[in-house]
Amino acid sequence: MLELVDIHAGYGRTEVVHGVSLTVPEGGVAAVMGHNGAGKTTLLRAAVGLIKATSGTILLGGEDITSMRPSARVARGLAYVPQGQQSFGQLTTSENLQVVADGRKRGKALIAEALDLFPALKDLLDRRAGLLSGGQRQQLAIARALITEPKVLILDEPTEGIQPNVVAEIERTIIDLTRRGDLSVLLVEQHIGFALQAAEHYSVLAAGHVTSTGTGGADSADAVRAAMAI
Ligand SMILES: Nc1ncnc2c1ncn2[C@@H]1O[C@H](COP(=O)(O)OP(=O)(O)OP(=O)(O)O)[C@@H](O)[C@H]1O
Repeated sequence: MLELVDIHAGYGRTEVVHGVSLTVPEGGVAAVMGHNGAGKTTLLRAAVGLIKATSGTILLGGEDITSMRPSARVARGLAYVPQGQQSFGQLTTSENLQVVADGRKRGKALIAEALDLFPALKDLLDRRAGLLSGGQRQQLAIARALITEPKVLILDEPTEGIQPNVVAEIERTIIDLTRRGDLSVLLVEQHIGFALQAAEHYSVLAAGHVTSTGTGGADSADAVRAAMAI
């Protein structure tokens, strides 16, 4: 569904991602793990088009989207939830959802579906997003992405910086989402246990290279830990 083929990307003259390939299967989950600075976010930015891949090919549902603007990629079904739970801080939860739903035929229904997935947001509709907790903002950010009816959802460290008691709830929701079967997910995640529980395939990134790949599931934890220790 989403294929990254031999992607090179970076900032200015500094290349950070050195020829990374990975596939997110239709309706499946691929996890990318790796230490801070390994190039995970840079790879995602290149996939979404926020930075230009200097070489390589990006295919979405078989279509070459490598040269497309981010908005064209979003229109084709790519949704990106960056690190940091970003929303419009001055707008309420409800307005943040409405902004994305506006102009969509199923807008109202999509908001209702997103709120069913994250019921905690129902009590926070009138609160400004800037006043939400990190976990609540993360739920709002994922809810907003889902309202775009994505084919592929890209999540950058969805549990980072979130209180431990909310992490489990977010993990559960993401796993529920991935089990729906109609959504492909590219998940960057530092928590090995969660990533392997959610994903069918994993890649470990180190210094911009894929150093290990394998199938998801708890049995792969030792291999991932070994790859991360290098
Ligand atoms: N906007 C930028 N301009 C220049 N260099 C950058 C920029 N963003 C990231 N980098 C550098 O690129 C490298 C890879 O960063 P990246 O954010 O992709 O890593 P990461 O694996 O996502 O790390 P983390 O887990 O900390 O988010 C790092 O050395 C970082 O300093």
